[in-house]
Amino acid sequence: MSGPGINDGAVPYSSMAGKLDSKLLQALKIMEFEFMTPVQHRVLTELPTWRSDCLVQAKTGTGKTLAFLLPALHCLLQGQATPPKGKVAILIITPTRELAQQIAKSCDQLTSQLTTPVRCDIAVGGTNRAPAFSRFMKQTPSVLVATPGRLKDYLSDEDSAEKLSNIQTLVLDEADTMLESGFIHDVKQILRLIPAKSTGWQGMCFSATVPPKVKDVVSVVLKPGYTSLSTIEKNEAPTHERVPQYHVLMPSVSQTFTTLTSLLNLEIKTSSKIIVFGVTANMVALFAAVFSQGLTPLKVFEIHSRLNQRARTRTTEEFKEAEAGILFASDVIGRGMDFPNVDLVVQVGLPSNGEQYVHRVGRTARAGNDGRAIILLTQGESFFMNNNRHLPIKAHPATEAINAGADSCVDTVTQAMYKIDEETKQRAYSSFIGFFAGSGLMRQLRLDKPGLVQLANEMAMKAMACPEPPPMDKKVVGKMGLKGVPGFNYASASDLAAKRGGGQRGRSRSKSNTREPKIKSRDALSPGAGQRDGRGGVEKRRGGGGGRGRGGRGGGRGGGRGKPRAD
Ligand SMILES: Nc1ncnc2c1ncn2[C@@H]1O[C@H](COP(=O)(O)OP(=O)(O)OP(=O)(O)O)[C@@H](O)[C@H]1O
Repeated sequence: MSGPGINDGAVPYSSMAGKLDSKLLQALKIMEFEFMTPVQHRVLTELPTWRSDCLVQAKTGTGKTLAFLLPALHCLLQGQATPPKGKVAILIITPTRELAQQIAKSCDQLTSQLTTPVRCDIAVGGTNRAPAFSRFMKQTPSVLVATPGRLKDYLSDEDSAEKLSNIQTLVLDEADTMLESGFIHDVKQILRLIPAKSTGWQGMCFSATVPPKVKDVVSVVLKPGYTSLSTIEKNEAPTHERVPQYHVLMPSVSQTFTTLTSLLNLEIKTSSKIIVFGVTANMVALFAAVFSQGLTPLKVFEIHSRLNQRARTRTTEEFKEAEAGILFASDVIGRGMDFPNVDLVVQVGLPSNGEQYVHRVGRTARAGNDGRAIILLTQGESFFMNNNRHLPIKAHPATEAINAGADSCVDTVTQAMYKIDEETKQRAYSSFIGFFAGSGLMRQLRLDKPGLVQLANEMAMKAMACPEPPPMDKKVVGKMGLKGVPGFNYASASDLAAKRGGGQRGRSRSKSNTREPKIKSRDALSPGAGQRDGRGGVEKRRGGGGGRGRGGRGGGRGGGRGKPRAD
């Protein structure tokens, strides 16, 4: 098997005979990992001891999982870090459930040759707590891979906390994200609930990206004087040089679906296993729904936080196995996930930051393979490239053809959109507004609140073929900080629930909007429709006799004429 670093003087695992536990070496052989990847080599040969605290950075897909599992498992097996029977020795914390499951699987593979098994358990949210908890209590896992929420839950129970009272190694995978504002609070709480650092447990932090601010906070898990290893040169881009990275700029957000269709039509000539990232779970659900209406010949997969865990796990497994297909995804798989042979990653809209861009790109070109990456943005969002000049993103050579192709996809996309139920569109619309309203991006986009609503309304009516702005509950609008902002089409929560027929978590496709529209589809999606006058699409669509006999409620209020636009 080819592996990362195999061609540049990689060192064989056989050279670790006598140093690394022989059963682990046997397992590596069975896994067909003949050579160490550079990060594995450096961790195994440059750490002062395999019990040393460390911060390790290496590019995506270069084998960091084994780089922390091997030394930790070796020390456990050799009795250098072995807690009393029945207690967890190695605690690995990850940001996502899928990643926890994946790491646990790697751990099981590595320990498959042991005569006395080392049990690895997972503690993640989204699964039925009771059976998982009772399994954890009944069995004697030596390794626990956990997401922060469920781990805190285990630690707040006296009996299960007892099982975690003799930790020997604590790993933070995707360390930079674990130490950022979203997770640092949880991590600190967890640290208060496990034995104090002074008891001597080893801290290991791994990630493909280590922004400078992370170095200020690693001290919560690493002791002063920890070893810092990086396989990335100081001025080197954090992405793989063998991944061409392109941007496609579209004039307006309302061309998102047509441009993506056009782009994928072009790219599937050379790529067959593709991941498309969207900005929110509900937007991803809409992508998946509409592309399932015949917009692509490839099989459509979907993964995001609005799906239940069973569906997420099934999709993860299926897409890992799949030879071809498009996975529409939110950031639940943005980091760490190893889907073999993905040849293209497309990001639609802005990633949360430059690091997240790097991790998403890293879902391709893993384990020494090649790949391509494309980011689809509006002209207004092109500041992302200026803010991240260290990233080698060039204009897609076929941008013009893609944008022209988008125009000719209008009818097909419109027809597909008519088949999508209103709830899916409403949720996508609402999440689109919520994403920008809560992101701090509005200033960079020179967008004010009415402008945001206008933009979302354009998106809904031109790109999603909605007859009017989708209804919004006033309370939700208030929570978004948009109370009193003009342009919303208000509905009560009970009206919304009724429309949703009980609201099945946004998954029902049963209430498809299959009615043939009275308007000409091109009007709904045409790039220029309703915006050349700078007033947005609301007025134009209504004035143009559009809608399906229901127009009038929200549209007239819509718009915020002349307001600054994002795109
Ligand atoms: N020594 C090796 N030889 C060949 N393949 C390997 C080797 N070590 C790991 N791999 C494979 O490389 C792929 C990427 O490994 P892994 O998921 O650990 O990468 P990573 O560096 O943690 O990536 P990310 O930054 O995205 O989390 C996996 O498919 C893994 O099985």
